[in-house]
Amino acid sequence: SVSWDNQSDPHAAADAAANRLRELTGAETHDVALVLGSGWVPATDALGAPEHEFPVTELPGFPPPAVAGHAGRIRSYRINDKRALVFLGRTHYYEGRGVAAVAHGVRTAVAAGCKTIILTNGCGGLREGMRPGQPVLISDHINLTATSPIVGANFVDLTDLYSPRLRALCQQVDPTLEEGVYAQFPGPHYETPAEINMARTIGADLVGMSTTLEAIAAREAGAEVLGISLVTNLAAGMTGEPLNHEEVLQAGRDSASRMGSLLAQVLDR
Ligand SMILES: Nc1nc2[nH]c(I)nc2c(=O)[nH]1
Repeated sequence: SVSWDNQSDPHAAADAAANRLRELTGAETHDVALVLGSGWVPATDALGAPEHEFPVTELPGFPPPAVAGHAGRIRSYRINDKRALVFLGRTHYYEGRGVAAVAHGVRTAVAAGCKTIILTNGCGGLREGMRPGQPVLISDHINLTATSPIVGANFVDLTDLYSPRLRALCQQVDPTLEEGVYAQFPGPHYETPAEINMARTIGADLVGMSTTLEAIAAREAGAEVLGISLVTNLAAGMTGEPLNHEEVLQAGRDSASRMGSLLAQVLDR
């Protein structure tokens, strides 16, 4: 059986999950995958009704939920001639389940046929002028987790990891979209103001606790990657106020409709 700490053979684990997905959806292939981060779930209203929805634990290799009954969910949508695989929730590195568990969703999507992986997240904004509720296209990332989903002498190139083609497409859809460099901290604690100053100094515009490891796994698997961050709070030390998770979620809800129309148009291209 495939245990969730599928470090042993992550690609076999992804194939097993993709085969079960085919059984559950009757779809031989999915074309594009979307991973929804904090605050993004309301954006799926713009995608219409999913054809299938089930807990991720229906597929092998996904860990049991951290909180009972709060398992992540998977939806399969038909969007014109394409099938989209949407993950509501993800495994975060800070759960301590290992990096293979973090990359399992993306690897499963590619094993199911997805050529494009869209990674969304909620994040802190570091750049002057950024405001809660603002979406930002990820132009590049800084992986501060000190780890990789790749094991062994596989020197994967990460140039243009965040697809210039898909970023340009998003900016056609919404010309007001800005771009930024996203830094992943291990978490689960937020950054100190000093760490935010460090992140800004090394070139980060956005800080979060997801996305970079998933993006590396997607590139290793040959998929085209798009990353979109939703600034849900200004990073620590920028406002002098403590960070409050509730404001984070509210900011996401407020901008969900704008995010939904962007995603619906990108998924349909
Ligand atoms: N590391 C980090 N992750 C986050 N996720 C969200 I939502 N806001 C933040 C933040 O300010 N810092």
